[in-house]
Amino acid sequence: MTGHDAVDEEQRHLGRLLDRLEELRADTRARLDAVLRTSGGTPQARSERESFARLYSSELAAFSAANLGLYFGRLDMGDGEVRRIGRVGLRDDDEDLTTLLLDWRADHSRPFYLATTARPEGAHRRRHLRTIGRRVIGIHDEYLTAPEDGELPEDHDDVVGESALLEALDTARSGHMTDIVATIQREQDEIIRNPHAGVLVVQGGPGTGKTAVALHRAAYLLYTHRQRLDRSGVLIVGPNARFLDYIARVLPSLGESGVVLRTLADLYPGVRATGPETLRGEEVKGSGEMVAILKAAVRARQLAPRSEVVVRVEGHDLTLAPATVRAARGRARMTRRPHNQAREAFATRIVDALTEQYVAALTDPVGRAEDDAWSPEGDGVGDLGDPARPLLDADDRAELRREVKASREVAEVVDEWWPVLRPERLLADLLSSRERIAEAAGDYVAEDQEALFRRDGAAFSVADVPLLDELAELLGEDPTADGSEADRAWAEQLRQAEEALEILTGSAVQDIEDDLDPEVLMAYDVVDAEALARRHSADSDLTVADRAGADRTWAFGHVIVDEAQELSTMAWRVIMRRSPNRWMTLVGDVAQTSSPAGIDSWHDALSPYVDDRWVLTELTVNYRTPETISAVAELLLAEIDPDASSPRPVRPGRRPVAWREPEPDAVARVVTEEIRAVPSERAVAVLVPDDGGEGDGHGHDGDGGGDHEGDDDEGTPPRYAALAEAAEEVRPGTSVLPLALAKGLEFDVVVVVDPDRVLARSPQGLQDLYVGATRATQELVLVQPGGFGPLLAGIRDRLAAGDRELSA
Ligand SMILES: Nc1ncnc2c1ncn2[C@@H]1O[C@H](COP(=O)(O)OP(=O)(O)OP(=O)(O)O)[C@@H](O)[C@H]1O
Repeated sequence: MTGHDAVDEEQRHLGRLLDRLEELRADTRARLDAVLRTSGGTPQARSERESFARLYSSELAAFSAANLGLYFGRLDMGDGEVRRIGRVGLRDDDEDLTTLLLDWRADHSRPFYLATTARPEGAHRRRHLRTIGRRVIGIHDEYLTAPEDGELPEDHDDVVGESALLEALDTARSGHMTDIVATIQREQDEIIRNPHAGVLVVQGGPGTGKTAVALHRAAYLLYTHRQRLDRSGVLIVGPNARFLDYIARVLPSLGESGVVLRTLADLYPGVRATGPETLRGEEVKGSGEMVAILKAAVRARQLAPRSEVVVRVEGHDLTLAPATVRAARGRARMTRRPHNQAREAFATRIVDALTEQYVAALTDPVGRAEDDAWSPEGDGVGDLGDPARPLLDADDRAELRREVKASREVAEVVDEWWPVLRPERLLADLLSSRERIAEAAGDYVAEDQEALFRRDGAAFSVADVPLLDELAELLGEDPTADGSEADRAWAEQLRQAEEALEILTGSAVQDIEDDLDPEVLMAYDVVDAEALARRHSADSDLTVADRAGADRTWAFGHVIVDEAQELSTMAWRVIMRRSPNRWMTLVGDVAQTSSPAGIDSWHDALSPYVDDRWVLTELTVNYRTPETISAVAELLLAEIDPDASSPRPVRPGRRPVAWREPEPDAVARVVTEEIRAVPSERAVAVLVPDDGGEGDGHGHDGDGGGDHEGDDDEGTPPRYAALAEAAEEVRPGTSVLPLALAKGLEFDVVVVVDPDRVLARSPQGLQDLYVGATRATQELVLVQPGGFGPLLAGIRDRLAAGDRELSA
C-alpha cells in the first residue's frame, strides 16, 4: 500500500467516524429534548428525569468535544487486528455493535502508548494521524516489529512516537494548555493509569508533564470509576486563578466537565482571598502551630464572669457564681464537640443551675439547699432539694426549667459567655487585635505576632484560608443557620459517628484531628457508605460539581493537587479534610518550592496523614525547555540541591540563552527589542521579580477570577508598570508577570528581568528563578540591569566554556 492509499483509507474511516458521531449526537439531543419537555409526576420521577437530563447533557458535551481531533491513532496488532484510537469510544449500530473507535482510556488502547521496539506489546505498527476537521492531512508510521520488506528503525530511548511528539512540542503556545492524548509517553501513561487507590505522588522537574499527567489521570479515573466519581466528584487544586484559567480547557477537550477546579484562595466557600500577605505572614500562618493558636483563640471566647451575676427569672433574682459558670464551661469543653455544638451543653448546665435555685427559692425560702450546694463538700451545681420530701413534682420542675430556659436574661448571659461564633468574624477579630494575638500566640516573638496582625475589614489573604477552614472545624456549624435537609441529616450522621468514636477510642475527635493519626478511625470512616451515597445523590437540580464546590465538608471521591510543594502545613490539613478516603494524586516538584511555608520533602508533608502508605512516581523527561535552556536550569538546580537530578530535555535549542546587561535606564529598550523580534504567533512573557520583600504585598493572584485574556499586566508589581506599558505598546497582549504567577505556566519566549533581584529575595529566590527560567518552550532571555552578579555570571561563563570545548 502506498502512502497515498493509506491516507485514503484513513480518510474514509475518519468520515465514517464523524458521521457516526453526528448520529449519536442527534440521538442524544432528541432524548434530552424529550426529557426536558416532560413535566410533573412524582418526586421520584422528577428526580429520575433530572439525572437523565444531566447524563444526556454531559454525553452531548463529550460528543461535541470529541469532534476535533476525534481519531488520532491506529495500532496494527501482530495477529492482524486493527485498533483505532480516539477521544471517545464509538460503536457501529450493526448487529454486533462493531467497535469503530476505541476510547484512549480503554485497556485495549494501552499498547499505543506503551509499545517500543524493545517491548512491542503485541503491536506490529503504530500510526499517528494528523487531521483538520474532516480531512486527514498526514500520517506517520512506526514499525515495532520488523516489516517484511525493511529494517527495523532504531528505538529512541523511552520516547514513543517521536516525530508526532516533537511536532506537538514545537507548536506555538496559545496561552491555554492543550491535551496530550495523541502523544502520551510511556512513563506518563504508567502514572495516568496507576491503580494505587491511596496517595500517589508525582514528582518531576519542570516541563516533565506533571500537570498534563494529573489532568489526564482525572479523565482516566472518571472513565474507569465513572459511577463512583460521578457522585462524589473530583477536586483539582491549582496554585492560582491564572493557572486554573491556563488548564481550564484540557478536561472539557477530553469530554469531562464535572470536575471542581479550585485554588486555595477559593477553597473555603463564601470567601475569596484577595488580600496581600507578607512572606513572614505566609510562613507564620502556614505553620502547624496555628492549630494551637486558633484553639486558644476559641477558648478565649468561652468566658466566665469575675463576680456573681444576678439573672432575673419571673420576678426572682437568681445568682450565678463564677464557679458555676466555670463548671458549666468545663462540662461543655469535656463534650469535645466543636464550640457551637458544645454550646448546648454549656446552656444546659447554666439552666440546670438556675432551675435548682429557682426550685429552692420556691420550696426552700430560707436557702438551706443552696447553702449546701456551695459548701466545700458540694459539687458546685446544687441539689434539687430532698427527693424524700418533694414539694414539687417532676412536671412542676420541668415547667420551671422551661421558664428559666425561655428567659431572655438567661439567653443573654449564655450568649455573652459562650457566644455562637463564625470563622470569618472570629479570625477577623483575632488578627485585627494585637491584644488577642498576644493572648493566643503568647509564645511567638514580637515579629511573628506582628506578622499575624492586619487591619479589621481588610480582605483575607490566601494564607488565611486554611485558618478559616480550621476554625470552621473547631467551631462547627452554626446551629442557627439554615441548611438543606440533606445537609442537616448528614451533619447529624457525622455527629453520631463522632460520638460513637469517642466511646470507642476514649479520646476526642478534635484531638485525633490534631495529628490525624492515620491508624485512628475518623468519623467519615464509620459513617456508612449508604449515608454517604445518599448525601452525594441528594435531590437537587445542581450538578455534583456545583454542590461539592459550595460545600466545605464535601467528601470528594478523588483529589488532585498541582504544585503541591507549595502547600503549607495548614493547607495540607484543608486538603486532607476534602479527601477523607485519601485517594489522591499529588503533583509537584520539591525543588520549585517558592512559598516560605511550602515543603521540601514529601515524607514530611505526608507522614502525619498516611504514615508511609503513599507511592512515589517520577517523571524524568523534560518536554518543555530545549537543551540550551535546560543547561542553565540544571546549574541553578545544582545550587538549590547538589544531589537533585535534572530531567532530560527531548529537544535541542534553536538559539542559545541570551544574557543581556543593559544600563539600568536602558532595560525597557532592551526588553522591547527582544519581544519585538518574536514572531506574532508565538506567546511571550516578561517575568519580573515579585517585589515581595518583607512588608510588601506578596504576589498571589487571589482574585479567583475567570478569563485573564486581555488583562495580562494584572498583578504587575508597581515598580515594573512602565516596563509593562512599553511592552504592551510594541506587542499588545504581552504578559508582564511577577514570577509567583508564572508557576505552572509556559510561553514560547520568556524574558526574565533583573534575575539578581529575584535571587536576593530570601529564602526562596533561587527556586523562583529556577521556575522562571524553565517557563520557555523556545527562547530564554535574561536581562540584568548593570551586569550579572557572581552566581549568574559564573553560570554564563561555565556554559560558554563548555560550548568552546564542544566546538574545539
Ligand atoms: N506526552 C506529551 N506530548 C505532548 N506534549 C507534552 C507531553 N508531555 C508534556 N507535554 C507538554 O510539555 C509541556 C510541559 O508540561 P506540563 O506543564 O504538564 O509540565 P509540568 O511538569 O507541570 O511543568 P512545571 O512543573 O514546570 O510547571 C506542556 O506544554 C505539555 O503540553
